[in-house]
Order: sequence, then C-alpha cells, then structure tokens
Amino acid sequence: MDQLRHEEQDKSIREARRIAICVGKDRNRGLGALRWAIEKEFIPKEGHVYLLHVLPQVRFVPNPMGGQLPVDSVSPETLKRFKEERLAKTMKRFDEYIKLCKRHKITFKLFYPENDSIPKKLVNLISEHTITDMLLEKSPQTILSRIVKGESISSHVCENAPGFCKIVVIRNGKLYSTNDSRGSDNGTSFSPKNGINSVSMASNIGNADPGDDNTDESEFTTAHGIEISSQYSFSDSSSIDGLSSCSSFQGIGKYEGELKSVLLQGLQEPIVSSSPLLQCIETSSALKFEQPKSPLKEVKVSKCRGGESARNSFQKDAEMIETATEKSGNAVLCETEVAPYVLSELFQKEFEEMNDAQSAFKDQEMLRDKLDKEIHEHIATKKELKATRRTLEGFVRMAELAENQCQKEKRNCEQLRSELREHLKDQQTLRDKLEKEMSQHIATKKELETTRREAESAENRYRTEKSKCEQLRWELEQHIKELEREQQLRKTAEEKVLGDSVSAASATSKDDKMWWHYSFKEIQTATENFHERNKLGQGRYGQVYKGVLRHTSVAVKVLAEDRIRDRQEFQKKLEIVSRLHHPNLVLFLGACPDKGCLIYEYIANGNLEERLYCEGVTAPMPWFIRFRICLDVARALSFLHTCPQPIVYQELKLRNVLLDHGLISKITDIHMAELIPMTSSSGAHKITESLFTRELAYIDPDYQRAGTVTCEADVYSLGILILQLLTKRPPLGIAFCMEEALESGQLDRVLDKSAGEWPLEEATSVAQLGLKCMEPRRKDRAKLKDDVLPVLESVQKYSASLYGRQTDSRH
Ligand SMILES: Nc1ncnc2c1ncn2[C@@H]1O[C@H](COP(=O)(O)OP(=O)(O)OP(=O)(O)O)[C@@H](O)[C@H]1O
Repeated sequence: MDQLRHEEQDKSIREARRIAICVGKDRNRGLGALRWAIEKEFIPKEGHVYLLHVLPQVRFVPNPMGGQLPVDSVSPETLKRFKEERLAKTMKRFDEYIKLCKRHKITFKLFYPENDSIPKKLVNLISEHTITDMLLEKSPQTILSRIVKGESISSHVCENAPGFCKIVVIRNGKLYSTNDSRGSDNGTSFSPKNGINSVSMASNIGNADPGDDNTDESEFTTAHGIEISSQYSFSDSSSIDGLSSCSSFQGIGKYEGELKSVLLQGLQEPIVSSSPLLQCIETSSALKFEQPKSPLKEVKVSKCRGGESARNSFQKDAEMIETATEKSGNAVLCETEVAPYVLSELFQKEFEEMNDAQSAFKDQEMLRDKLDKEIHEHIATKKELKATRRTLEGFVRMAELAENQCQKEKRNCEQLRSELREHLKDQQTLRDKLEKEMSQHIATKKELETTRREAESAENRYRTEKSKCEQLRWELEQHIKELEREQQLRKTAEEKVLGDSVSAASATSKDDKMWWHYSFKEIQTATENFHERNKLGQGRYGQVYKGVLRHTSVAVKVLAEDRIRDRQEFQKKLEIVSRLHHPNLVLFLGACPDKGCLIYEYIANGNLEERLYCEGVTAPMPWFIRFRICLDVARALSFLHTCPQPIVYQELKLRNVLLDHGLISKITDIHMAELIPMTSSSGAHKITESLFTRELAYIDPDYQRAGTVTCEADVYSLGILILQLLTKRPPLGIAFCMEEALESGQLDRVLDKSAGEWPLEEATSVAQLGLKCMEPRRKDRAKLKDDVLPVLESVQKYSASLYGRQTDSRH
C-alpha cells in the first residue's frame, strides 16, 4: 500500500515537470544534453529549464606566485575578489546554454550552489526543487575513461535520485542511459512529443528507435556497467539478459555460448589468475566485480577492480588476452568453421578493438605514469604545503603573540609617553623658571659687578686722595714750622710797617733801604748767567729766572729797560714794597736796580693758573684748597688795602698768584701795585699806565666810566678769580654763566668736577660772593672786610672741620 501511495505521489509530481540540465565543469559538458533535450523536444516548446552547476567549496585561493593559500589564511577582501572572479567564470559557463535557450524561447533559471560533493548536491537539488527530469552529459568515451573509472556523477545521481525524478544521461549527443527502469517498473514514463516517445526509458529501451545506429545500442549496453563491460558483457549471462531485448545484440545472444567457449579455450590456462577481467571472462558466476542489482544500473568498476592493482592486472590481462588470442587462433578458425560468417566477423572486430585498446592502453599507461608522477609531485607539494601551512600557522601564532606583545608594549608606550609629556611639561616650567631666575641672577651679577667696579674705582680714588692728602699733610707740616717762623717775623715787620708807614715813605728819600742790594755779577752767578734752563717764565715786564743767592732760592725778575723810566719813582716803590710783609705776599728780598733786577723769594709750586689747569701733569686741586686760596688772596688784598697808604694791587689774576709747597698762595709782582696817594679823599687814584697793558677781563668795568682806580678794582678781580677757581672757566663771560647756574639752581653743572664733591651750600655762598665782587658799580660790590672775608672764613672753617688744620694757612 505504501509503495502504491509513493508511486501515486511520484506520479503527481511528475505531472508538473521541472527539467534540470546539469552544467558540467567542462564548459560544454551539459550543452549536449540541452541540445538533445531541445532536439528531442524533451523540453517542451517555450518551456522552462533549470541550469545547475555545482561549484566546489572554496578551500584554497591561488596566489600570484602560482601557489595556493588556505582560505582561512587570506584576507576577506582577497577571498571576496576570488569568489567574484570565479562567479564571473561560472557565468561564462552558462553563456552557450542561455543563448541556446533564448534561441528556442526556453526560459531558464540558473543555480550554482557550492558543495564539495557534486553528485550529492545534485541529488539534494532534486529534492529541494522537486526536479522531475534531470539531464546529465557524460564525457566522451575514451580508453582512459574505460580503464580509470570511479563512481561517476551520473551513476551516483541515478542511484540516489528520488523516485519521482527521471535521470537522463547523454553521451556523445545521444541518449546514454536513464533510470527509467524504476519508472518502468512502476509503469512511470514520460512521453516526449517527438521520436523519443518510442524509446522506453527502462525495460523498453530495447525498443529504441530502429533508425538509431549501434551507438545507441552501445549506450544501452554500457548502461549496464562500464565501457569494458560493454565489450565483454556477453560473458555475463545476467547482463546479456538485461540486454537481450536490444535488437542489435540479439545476434550476439545467439552465439554467446560459442564465443564464450572460443575465448575460454584460448584463455583456459594462462588466464587462471586473480585478474578480475579474466575472472569476469572465465565465468559469469565467478565475476569478481559486483554484479549490478538492476540490469540498468552501472557497475562500479572502481569497486570491482580495486584501483591501481586492478589497472596493473588489467594490463597483464590485455597482454595475456593478446597471447591467448594468438594461441586460440586455430580455435577461432575452428569456431569459424562451426560458426557462421557473422561470428567470425564479430570476433575479428573484437580483436581489432583489442589491439586498438592495447595501443591506446599503452598511451594511457604513459599518460598514467605521467599522471602518477604528477600525483607524486602533487602529494609532495601537498606535504610541503602542509608543512608550510604548519609553519605559517606557527608564524600566525607567533604573529598573534607578537601582536599581543606589541599591544602591551603600545599601551606601556602610551603610558610612558603621557608620563614623559607630563615630565617634559614640568621640565619646561622648571626651565622657564630657571631661565627667569638665571636672567635675574645675571642682571644682579651685572649690577654687582658694576657696583664692585664702582666701589673699586671709588676705593682707588679714595686711596689716591688719601695718599695725596697725606702727602699734602706732610708737606704742610713741613712748612707750617717755617711759616710760623716767617709769620712771626712778618708780624713784627707788619707792625713796624703799620706803625711807621709815613716814616717808611720818607725813608726812601733818605736812602734808608729795607732791601738788599745785589750786584749784577752776583745775580749772574746765581742764575748761571741767566741760563735758559733756569728761566721760570716770561711776563709783560720781563723774564724771570730761578737762582740761589746767599744760600737762598730766589726768583730773579729782570725788568725790561723801558719799564724803568722813572728810576726815582721805581726806587721809591721798591722801598715801600720791601716793607710789605704778609704770608700771602711773595717776599721781596732785594734788587739790582741798575740792571732792573728784582729778587723775590722762590715759590716752588708755580702759579695758580698752571695748577688750576693741571699743567705739567699735576693733580687737580681739591675744592677745599680752592676755598683756602680765595681766602688767602682776599687776606693779601685786605692787607694791601688797609695799609696806611692803601695799595691797589691791580694785577690780580691766576698767573700772579703763586703756590708754595703747602699750596699756600702768595701774590707776586707787588712792585707793580699802585700806591694810592694819602691825599686822595675818595680813595680814587688816576692811573697813568695804559689800560691795554693789563688783561682786559680782570679790569674793573667802572674804571672806564670813572677813569680812576680804587681798591674795589681789586675786589672785582678777586670776584673773577673766585669764579674761575669754582668753575675752571676763562674769565670772559664767567659772571653770566654763574648767574644762570645759580638762577636755575644748577650750580653743580658749572662747578669744576675735578675738584671733587663740592659742598653745594658752601660753593653757592662762594659763587654768590664772587658775583657780588663783580658788581659793575663799585659801591654795589662786596666789601673785603665786611662781606668777603667773613664768607670765606666761614667756608674755611667748614673745610677745616672736614680736613683739619692744613686747610688754614694761618696755622
Ligand atoms: N717768586 C717767584 N717764584 C717762583 N716763580 C716765579 C716767581 N715770580 C715769578 N715766577 C714765575 O715767573 C713767571 C713770570 O712771571 P711774571 O710775573 O714776570 O709774568 P706774569 O706774571 O706771568 O705775567 P705778567 O707779566 O702779566 O704779570 C710766572 O708765571 C711765575 O711762574
């Protein structure tokens, strides 16, 4: 009942036909099946067909070097690319099929699933898509295909296809086999519209189109097994049974017994072997290969022949057959006598085929050797590939380990990098800070260096000044004693002069000389006959020489002849001058009136102008010395002005103030002074001497207006001298310059810097005093006793408080 139900189901399935053409690996393998199906109208007009092509699973991917790489060792992109290329090739396979279908207006559907087992997949497809008719095309029959034959795709599909599916195998463009025996057993068969409907696909196969040639018969013959069996199947009674319906083999059936006996006679002895073929020939019941269960099922040659050994034995068999054939020649002939002509022809044909097979076999053997060699090489390559794969896997593992390590190292590096960044940041901050501190330090160092240099310079200056001061102090102390002694003497003389000035005036007339009379010869000897090296200077009135007279250093002034016009007057002046003794007046010692030679004490430190301008590389005079000189000169003038017969010096200027060892100043050229007549009530005296013989800058401006000279003229000159000592400037314009400085409060700007740090207050007082002395109008000028001396003495006290008694010449 079940079987009946199944049959019913299959029948219903088959009514809705689904035809599939298997497209082989070889491009046209299957195209023949399609052509055959179209030609035989197996596919109805404007019908539909499935085109199936099973692709193997992708296990390896070829690399550019010609090798192959395992699919899991290539990148997904490479795999994808490979699959795309393969698909394109697959599509090309379908080109001819599609064209053919289109030409015959057959619709189609393409299937190209992947599977390593093509036959299994085809069987699956039948079930999955309920395919009722599947057409396969076998490769053309060759000797190799006859000999080396495993289970073919078609045989597998035939065996395993579901009952509802008809498997049609085409070979060489002709029907090769079908599984229709099952269908026929069940009474199932399809009915093609043309020609082929007369072909019974199973047991009715023997009723094939009588017009078909022997090839068709051969197809059905080989349908029982393999090519070899087609040639020798007549020895198998069951096969023959299966083929007995084949008209073309009816004749063969008739003579099977004879043929068998002939063959057996020839092969009797040498064919006693384990060769499957010979066994096959020897006896039908003793056939080593598997007898097909169904006459339409293919015999699995690979099973019956046992692979390689079977092929080897087959070669032996062929040779033995050849021998047997030769041996059995008589027997055949004998049989020929017995058998009709047909048997002889058939036998001959068989032998020819055997010879062909033998030569083909040899070719195939060579090919096989070649193939074996290639197989060995392939195996070796495979082994190498395996080894390479293992190595690669090892490498991959190592790479993975290395990658892990790298990742780890990378993380460590990242951490280190961030730490380093932080560290660098700190370093940068620290560096900036250090650079800042460094720049500050350098600046401080520079300042310190400058300060140190200034301190050293100040210290040097201090030491220099100190040594100078000590020198000056020593010199002063040396002279103080002498001065004190001289002072005592002069004091006495002054008292005498002051007390008896009138008598002194008259004394000149009485030739009561107060000075020594030196002979010219004596003076010549003293001055080495006025040698140039003894010359101290040249004035307007004559030359001055240094000499030693009576163990005393003297200055000999030789007056020009024209300077002594009135000898009597000159003598009178000498008498007066010789009586004037003051610490700040150069002492007049004597004269040689005949020769116009005046003898003065020698003053060692030259004149004030030389010292002020540091001629002869002398040190600049300090400010306190300058203050003292002002006082000395003022005292000397005061002394002259307060004489019983006042004396206007008139010649006050820097060059006429000499400086001794202790820088005590003394005014010289007293002999040039004008004696103011006692009768002059105004104290003014008309001077007969030319104004131009005197230095214009020092001349009292009121002299020009009034035409007379007074003691205030000396005050005016003193004013200039004071300002010169303060500023070390020339006399012309000095008053204007000082006025401006005082008015602008910038006295220090005009004060002589070489004198040291002036006490500004005292300097201002002295400067103001100097200007007061220079008032244009006599009556406006400072008074020596009331104005000049108090200021200068006050300043002197200040200096003395700082530098001791040496600043005071009185001591
Ligand atoms: N007593 C002296 N001791 C040392 N040197 C002296 C003495 N008298 C004069 N001299 C030097 O001789 C130089 C000449 O002096 P002198 O009086 O003849 O001319 P002067 O004063 O320079 O100019 P002037 O003739 O205009 O007054 C002075 O500059 C001075 O240096």
